[in-house]
Amino acid sequence: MRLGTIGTPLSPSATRVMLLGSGELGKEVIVALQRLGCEVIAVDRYPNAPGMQVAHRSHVIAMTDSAALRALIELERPHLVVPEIEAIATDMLVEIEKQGLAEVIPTARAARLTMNREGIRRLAAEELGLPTSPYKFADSLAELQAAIDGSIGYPCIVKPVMSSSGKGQSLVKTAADVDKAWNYAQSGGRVGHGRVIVEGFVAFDYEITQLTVRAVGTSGDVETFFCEPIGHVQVNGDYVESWQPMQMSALALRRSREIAAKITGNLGGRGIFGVELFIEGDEVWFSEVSPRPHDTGLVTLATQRLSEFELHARAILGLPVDTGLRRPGASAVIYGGVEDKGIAFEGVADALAVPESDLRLFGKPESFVKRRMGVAVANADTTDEARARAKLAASRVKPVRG
Ligand SMILES: Nc1ncnc2c1ncn2[C@@H]1O[C@H](COP(=O)(O)OP(=O)(O)OP(=O)(O)O)[C@@H](O)[C@H]1O
Ligand SMILES: NCC(=O)N[C@@H]1O[C@H](COP(=O)([O-])[O-])[C@@H](O)[C@H]1O
Ligand SMILES: [Mg+2]
Repeated sequence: MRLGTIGTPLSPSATRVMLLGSGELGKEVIVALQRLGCEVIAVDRYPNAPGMQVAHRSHVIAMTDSAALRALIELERPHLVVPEIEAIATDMLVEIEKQGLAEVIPTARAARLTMNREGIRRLAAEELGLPTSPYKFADSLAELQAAIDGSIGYPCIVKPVMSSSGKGQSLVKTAADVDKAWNYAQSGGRVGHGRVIVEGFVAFDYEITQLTVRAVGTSGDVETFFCEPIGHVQVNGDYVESWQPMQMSALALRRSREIAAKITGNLGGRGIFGVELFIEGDEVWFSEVSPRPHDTGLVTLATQRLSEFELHARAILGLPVDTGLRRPGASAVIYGGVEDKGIAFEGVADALAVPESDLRLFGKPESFVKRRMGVAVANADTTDEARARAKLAASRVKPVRG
């Protein structure tokens, strides 16, 4: 593959891109890649995942199975392998990259380090010296209790080292909550694994995602580009609302971008990163980073000329990016509400009657009460008004049994 050149899909010249994980975020990346003329192969753990519905081909495999992952990459021979979730056999990605079988986005090392909270936290705090919450790792209930008693204290947050979207995460307020938090972390991780991280609770004023793009710039080398900061609200560790731009002090923004440049510069490669930061006054803490589009960045479907998904597609293909904001906007999540396969969404027309609104219904084959099934986005003159519009549009969509 030559950067800046794209072939014809389904022909020997094709630029082949394989997505590992094909949920709502991958679906938008795939649409962006398809528009630029790539051949796209979608992979996930279950059939008819959102991204599979818009790709050239798809495969269902356990992406944590090294042998299965390697066999698929040897079969499809993608030029680019694009992780879309954390839970992947990342050691195999390191091997695949080393052997030159495919280029891993942004790098195999970035995928390996961010798969596990321990890898990325130790890099950020211990190697790069970035400010983070106090933290400890524990492999048993006794170790967890000792970590809290020894240095972390109450309140604190317990998370499986391998999980996302708040799965298995709990806030521990007193000694009475520790047992429950340990057990919940054991059942909630995406990959069966006993280890947890316990973090001191940061009483932040607000939190942001600093979308950061590493893409080929006018110099011909990879340069760092920043989007306007995204504010968001999380409930039980899962994002429910986001908006852009987030108003913040010049100093807090500068510090946020310094942290973002440091961590993404270390991880390297090309692509978009979602750098999660906590802010109190002008103080900024690094929380974590996704070396891929971020769920809170769904708002960019409405706010930027190039959404975070289009930016990712361009960056990985070696094409120029434009991170500019077009108009303030917001997003609001639509949860499943019901447990069933093949559900229907009522109220779509009412939702889209909200001024400057739009919807994404992801097409997930099965709904759970707290599964993210869609999102509403909206624009307005101010983010406050956009938030009200996005929430109103989301609230008008009623998932019902099919
Ligand atoms: N140490 C902390 N102090 C205060 N709040 C926290 C802390 N850690 C996590 N949170 C809250 O929980 C949210 C989710 O945490 P985190 O990002 O670590 O989880 P996650 O499962 O990786 O989520 P995702 O994959 O969606 O990013 C944070 O955005 C923040 O609102
Ligand atoms: N915070 C990470 C995140 O939002 N990831 C997004 O959720 C999908 C899994 O959804 P599911 O659990 O409903 O299958 C992933 O594939 C990705 O698109
Ligand atoms: Mg997070």
